[in-house]
Amino acid sequence: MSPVAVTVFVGTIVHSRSLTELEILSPGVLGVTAGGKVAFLESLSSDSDRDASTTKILQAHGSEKAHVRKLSPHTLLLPGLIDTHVHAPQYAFTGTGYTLPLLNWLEKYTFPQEKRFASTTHAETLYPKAVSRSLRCGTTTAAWYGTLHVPATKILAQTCARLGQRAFVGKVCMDRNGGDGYVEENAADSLQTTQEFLDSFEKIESDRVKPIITPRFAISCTPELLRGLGDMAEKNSLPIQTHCSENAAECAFVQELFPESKNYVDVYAQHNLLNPRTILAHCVHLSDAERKALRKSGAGVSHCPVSNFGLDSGACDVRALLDEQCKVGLGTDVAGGWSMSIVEAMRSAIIASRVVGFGKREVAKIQDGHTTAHKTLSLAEVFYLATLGGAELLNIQQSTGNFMRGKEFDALVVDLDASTIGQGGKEELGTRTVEVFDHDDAAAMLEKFVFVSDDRNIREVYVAGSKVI
Ligand SMILES: Nc1nc2[nH]cnc2c(=O)[nH]1
Ligand SMILES: [Zn+2]
Repeated sequence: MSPVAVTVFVGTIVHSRSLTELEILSPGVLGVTAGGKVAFLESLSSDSDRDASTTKILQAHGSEKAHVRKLSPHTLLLPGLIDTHVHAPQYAFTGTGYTLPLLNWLEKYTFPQEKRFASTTHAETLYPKAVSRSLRCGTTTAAWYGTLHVPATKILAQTCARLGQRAFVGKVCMDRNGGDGYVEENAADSLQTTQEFLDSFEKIESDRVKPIITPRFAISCTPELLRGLGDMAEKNSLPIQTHCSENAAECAFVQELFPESKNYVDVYAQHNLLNPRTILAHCVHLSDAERKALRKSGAGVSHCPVSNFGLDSGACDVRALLDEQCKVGLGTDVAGGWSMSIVEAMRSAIIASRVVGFGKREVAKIQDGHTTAHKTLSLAEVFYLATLGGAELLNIQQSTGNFMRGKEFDALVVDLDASTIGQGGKEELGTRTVEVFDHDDAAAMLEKFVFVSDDRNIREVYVAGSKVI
């Protein structure tokens, strides 16, 4: 017998059971316990008497007293979205600076903006805006980068706890190549402040907000710092996030700085930073050998397609990563990416995959006079990357990522009817206005959600059963 539900949603419910299994229950019945967990998920046959069948399901689960929420025909109940790579301090300059490639962009825009977080007042003003926007876009879990500053990054963690987002929060570590003075004194200093940051989590009042070890990337860390952070992560069983193989000039500089490493991925392996708890953002320019090493280590990739377009970094071959059985999730990478929305990352992941396909077709034509099909990412696959794939990358798939019984209820109620958007139901048409017609089935509504919707369509957001939007 499953636990008793106190709230039950009846309507179109969509979630991923795996990379290849998208489950659409149309209609389905989902029960949520008083503790905010999924009590049960069942499908109703579409031709049965919906009320009578729902009553039977409630009886079977001892949940007759539950409050029943009937969702309208143009509404979807979806798992919360997972942003596996995002920079909170960069929210302030989102949408600017896309004429420069990565290393110049870091020096000109990013480091000067991040330096401002020496002021806790600045953090207190900006971080609630960034986290609220992320939640508003349906992100129920985020892996955040802060800055070098411990007090400001503590404010970021407290903000996530206060606003109810499930989060990993990292104090960024850098002891070289920080441009105009945006570095820590040395490796020992960076390690000490990281330990201080870890200790501060005892005071965070949410067991859903956790610290994550965050060397910015190989260029900004000396071998001593990388090794020290790897050992600290191992000793405390902590996750690790960093950047890898995003841009060609970056890759060349890494090779110069670490001539004894076989490749970029190997730099992290050699410093005890490559294991099943590691999230490598981007991985656009990996070799086959690097993909194999990644898979063997159990580390995974945060695919950030919007950022890869924004900073002209390249198109990541996600199919090759999936074929190699690497873990993959999606990231917004604000402000390399211009949007806090993982929905935007989903549609861009499809476009990036098509771009990879165009390149392969050209090469195939030149080589042997005919085209070979590149299997571009499907809608079901990007939906998985945005939800369960992200949860697996962050190793929280036991708690979230889909609606399997016993998981925490992290969810979105998405209304795709344009006429309900705006003040008092007054239609507010924009370029991203969705319209649902009689011929649209649940699969079509999901496709419209991914390609046409925006955050105005996300009406309710739940984390562990609590409504946060
Ligand atoms: N996109 C992106 N790449 C990086 N590589 C090192 N730091 C950064 C950053 O802040 N953003
Ligand atoms: Zn990044």
